[in-house]
Amino acid sequence: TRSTRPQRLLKAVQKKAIKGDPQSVISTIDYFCRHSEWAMNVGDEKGAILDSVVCEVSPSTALELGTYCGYSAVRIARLLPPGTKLITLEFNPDYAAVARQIIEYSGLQDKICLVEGASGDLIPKMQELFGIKTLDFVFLDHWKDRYLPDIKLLEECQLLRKGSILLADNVICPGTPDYLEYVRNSPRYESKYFKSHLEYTKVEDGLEKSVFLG
Ligand SMILES: O=C(NCCCCCn1ccnc1)c1cc(-c2ccc(F)cc2)cc(O)c1O
Ligand SMILES: [Mg+2]
Repeated sequence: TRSTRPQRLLKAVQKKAIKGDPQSVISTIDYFCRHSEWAMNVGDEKGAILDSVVCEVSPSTALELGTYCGYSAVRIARLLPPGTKLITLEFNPDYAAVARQIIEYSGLQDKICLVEGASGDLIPKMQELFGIKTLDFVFLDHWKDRYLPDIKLLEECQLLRKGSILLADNVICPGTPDYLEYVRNSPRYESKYFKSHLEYTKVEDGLEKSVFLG
């Protein structure tokens, strides 16, 4: 039977990228998605904004919702200070299987903990599962209708502290209107929009950066 898009992306990485070199894995995926087959990685343009926020926050505890093939997990983990880990959550087992291989190929497997499951189930267990108190940084890139319920859950579970940073992908395309309305109007958040484009296209999209005020 025909291979899947994530499997074809993995094959390109194994064929073209340098093993153990995260930047070459990132560049290989971007080249493949721009010239061979589009895929829903955050991409190079929004990825540069993601990089700058990660460097600014320099998080001790970081969570990604929506691993897909592991592209943004590699982008984030390559910038984390030694001894810190990214927890990344993927619901789809086929995506998770490819992501594990791409993460291992990049050599960052010791900095990334990939968990399979539903965010609504995992978030309430994070403190006990990972021995963390609060999250310094959260990258939202999973189902767009889960962004709002999941940050409300993060609040309820006391996983956010004054200064925690949320960075959300696709707030324009596909769009997360209820999430945007909430973080832009809630007195508990200070929000800022970073205008960009949908990965590998000229379509408008952007990232919303929100600071939890406690
Ligand atoms: O749906 C997206 N991501 C979620 C994938 C499933 C997450 C599963 N999961 C993981 C954890 N909990 C649940 C997504 C879509 C697009 C897009 C844009 C335009 C278009 F025409 C088609 C697609 C662009 C993105 O950048 C995206 O991120
Ligand atoms: Mg996305």
